[in-house]
Amino acid sequence: MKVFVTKPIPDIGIHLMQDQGIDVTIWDQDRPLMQQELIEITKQHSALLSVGPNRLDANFLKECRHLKVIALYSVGYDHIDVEAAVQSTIPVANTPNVLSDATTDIAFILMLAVSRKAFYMHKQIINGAWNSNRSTKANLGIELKNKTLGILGLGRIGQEMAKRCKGAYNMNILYCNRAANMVAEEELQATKVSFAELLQRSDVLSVHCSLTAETKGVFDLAAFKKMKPSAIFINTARGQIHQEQDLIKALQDGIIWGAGLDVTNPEPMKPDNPLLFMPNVAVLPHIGSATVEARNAMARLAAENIICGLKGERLPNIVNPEVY
Ligand SMILES: NC(=O)C1=CN([C@@H]2O[C@H](COP(=O)(O)OP(=O)(O)OC[C@H]3O[C@@H](n4cnc5c(N)ncnc54)[C@H](O)[C@@H]3O)[C@@H](O)[C@H]2O)C=CC1
Ligand SMILES: O=C(O)C(=O)CO
Repeated sequence: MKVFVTKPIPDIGIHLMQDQGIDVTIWDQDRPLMQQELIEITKQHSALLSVGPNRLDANFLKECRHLKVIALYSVGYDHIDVEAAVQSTIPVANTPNVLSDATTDIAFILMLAVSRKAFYMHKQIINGAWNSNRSTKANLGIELKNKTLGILGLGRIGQEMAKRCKGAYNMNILYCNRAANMVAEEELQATKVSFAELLQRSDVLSVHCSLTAETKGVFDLAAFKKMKPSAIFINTARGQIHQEQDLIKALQDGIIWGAGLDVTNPEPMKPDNPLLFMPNVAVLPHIGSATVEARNAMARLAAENIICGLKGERLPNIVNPEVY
């Protein structure tokens, strides 16, 4: 039983696997793992614990169809061709729930930071531009109390964001989701609306859907033009869900008021990106799940899925149950 781990993860996960007699190889070099190297090394292993951005495409899944299990160190699985994994009969698992609180924290931080221009004002101090004589009308923020929060994708993280915004600011919750979420409707008085209505009515629009062919690029200029000029756009899901040039234009032309991003396209964002210099924008480098608690729990969950897969048992967090 041999597993290849494509980046170091917390020890708790490594020890769990080793305690089961699994031979663990970890890619711990500073440079990224090239696609061909990934294939060649994975061929020498019976399981893959995939951490980070390597694309597990149809070619990879064909070349490595001997794998007994792939455990992703993420809840998002847009970087794996799930259909090809089904064809290769490889069970694939992700890490749901354990990172929802941490990721919601980041969506909430971004919403607050944008609403008060906090990142920009911090930069003003660093740049020596703290001016005590500034106009009382300069750089004013927007308050969130009783405003309307729109959520695209009311799943685990979207629901947590809705709960917090309701509790902290009594925000009115609208959501657009594949299915109705009765828990949110009953407990948070959330209302399901169309995507068009979500755009039109939200004061803060927070994106929590998965990246799919349907959601890719859905926030384009036409979508931003349907939003309120006072609206704040938050994306902690995936950078490809919004079209960056259109977002830049929407902010520059005052089509929307502000934006907070934990995800960009591409990642990393270049340091001269205009979004980094706008007062009403806050950008973070994809740190949604980056807490000790979440990352330990993700390591444990990924390891448990590897152990089950190598024993031929059903994966607890299977994303392609069609393989069974
Ligand atoms: N910034 C970060 O570090 C992190 C980002 N994420 C991202 O957050 C996403 C959501 O995670 P979870 O809440 O755990 O997933 P989830 O599966 O519980 O929720 C996703 C929701 O999106 C909805 N959805 C999918 N397509 C849709 C569409 N076309 N229209 C409307 N709704 C749609 C689904 O019905 C589901 O309710 C992940 O897929 C991942 O991309 C997750 C964790 C950390
Ligand atoms: O889990 C995910 O999908 C992330 O983006 C980061 O952990």
